[in-house]
Amino acid sequence: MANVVEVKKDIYWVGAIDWNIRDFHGYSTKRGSTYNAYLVVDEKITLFDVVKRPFVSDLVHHLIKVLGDPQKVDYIVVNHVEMDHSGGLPELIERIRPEKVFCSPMGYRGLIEHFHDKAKDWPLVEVKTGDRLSLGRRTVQFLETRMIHWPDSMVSYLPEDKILISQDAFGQHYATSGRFDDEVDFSKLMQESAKYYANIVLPFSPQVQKLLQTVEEMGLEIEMILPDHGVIWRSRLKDILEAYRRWSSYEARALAVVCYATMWQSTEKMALAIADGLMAEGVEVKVMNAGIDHRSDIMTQLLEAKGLVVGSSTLNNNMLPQMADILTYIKGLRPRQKIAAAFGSYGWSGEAVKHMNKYLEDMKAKLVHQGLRVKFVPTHEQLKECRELGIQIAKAIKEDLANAQ
Ligand SMILES: Cc1cc2nc3c(=O)[nH]c(=O)nc-3n(C[C@H](O)[C@H](O)[C@H](O)COP(=O)(O)O)c2cc1C
Repeated sequence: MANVVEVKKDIYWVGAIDWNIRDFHGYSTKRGSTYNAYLVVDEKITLFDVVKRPFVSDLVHHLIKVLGDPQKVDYIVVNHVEMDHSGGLPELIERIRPEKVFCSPMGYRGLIEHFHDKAKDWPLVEVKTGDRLSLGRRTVQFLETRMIHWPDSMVSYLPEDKILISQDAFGQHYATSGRFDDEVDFSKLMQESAKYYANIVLPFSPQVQKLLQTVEEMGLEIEMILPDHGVIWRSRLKDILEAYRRWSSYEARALAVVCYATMWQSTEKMALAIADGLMAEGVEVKVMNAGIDHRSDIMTQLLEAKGLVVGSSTLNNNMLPQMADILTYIKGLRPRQKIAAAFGSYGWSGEAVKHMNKYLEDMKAKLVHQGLRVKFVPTHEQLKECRELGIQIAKAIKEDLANAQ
C-alpha cells in the first residue's frame, strides 16, 4: 500500500497504486496506473473522487491515517463517474455516511445508471459550471467538462490553493513511487501523457480547446494540477499545458507511421521499402507490425505523425484481422488531417487494399495513391515501386506541413 502524501497544507493524496494492471479497457498499460483520490481537510472535510472497487481498503486505510475515523469525511465530490473512480463509492458511502455527494447534472444521471436503486438513496447534490461550494477556509469552484472524456466529467478548482483537480484530463497510466512530476523520469512522463491523450482524450480535442480557452478567460491561476491517474503536475505545468494545446489542435510533424500485417512477409517487404522511400526524403518513420505492436502504442505514435501508411495482405477476401483491429480502433479515435496510403500483397483477388482505403476515407485522410498491390512475393522492381510510393508520401507530407505554416 502506498503512503499518504500531503500535496499542500491539509490537502492529501489518498489514492491507490495499481502496479499490475496491463490492460485498461483495451489500452495497454505497460507501466501500470494509479487511481488518485484527494482529501481536503477543512471545516467540511471533502474527498475528491474515490478509487476502483478492489482498492477501497487502500483509501479507507489512508483516511484512517489522516483523520483517525473515516466517518469524519463530510462531503464527496464525484468529478467523473467511470468505474475506476466511482467503483468504490457504494462501499465508501456505506462506511463514511457523508452529508453530501456532489456531482454534475450528467453525473447525477450517470451515478443512477451505474448504481441504480443504491444511488437513489445517496445524498446527491447537483452542481453546475460556476457553482461554488464553501468548505470553510477554502472554496471549490466547479466547471463541467462534458465529453472530456465522458458526459458527466467536471473539474474542481480550489482558488485559495490555486489547485485544479482535473479528473482524467492531464492524467497518465503511470504507476510510480513518486507522486509529483519532478519525482519521475520526465521523458517517460511525457510519453505516458501522450499515450493517454492519444488513446482517451483525442476524440474530444475540440472540447479540450474550449476548456483551455475557458480557463484562460476565467483567469484561473493554476499552480498544481491533480489528475485522477498518474502524477501531480507542479513543476512541469507549462510543458503539459503546451502539449495539450498542441495535441488538441492536431499539430503534426514530418513523421509517418507505417503499420502492416503479414502472413508470409511479402507485405512486410513492401512496408520496409516504403519506409526507405520516406526516410530518403527526410521524413521520420516508425514501422509497426500490427501483429506485434499493441493498438494503443500504434495510436500513440500516430498522435503527432502526419503520415499514416497501412499495409495488409488479403486473407479470405479481406484484410488481416489484426489490421482490421488497428483500423477500427484508430478510426474511433478520430485522428484528423493525415496523409495516407494503403498497400499489400495478395494472391488472386486482393481486396485488402480496397477495405483499408475505405477506413482511411472514413477518417477523411488525404489519400495520395489509389493503393499499391503486389501479387504474391514482390520482385526487385516492385520493391522499387514501393520505395517510390514512400517518396511520394514524404513529398505530400512535407508539402502539407509547409502549407499549414
Ligand atoms: C488462408 C489464406 C487465405 C487467402 N485468401 C486470399 C484471398 O481471399 N484473396 C487473395 O487475393 N489472396 C489470398 N491469399 C493469398 C495471400 O494474400 C498471399 O499469399 C500474399 O502474398 C500473402 O502476403 P503476406 O506474406 O504479406 O501475408 C490467402 C492466403 C492464405 C494463406
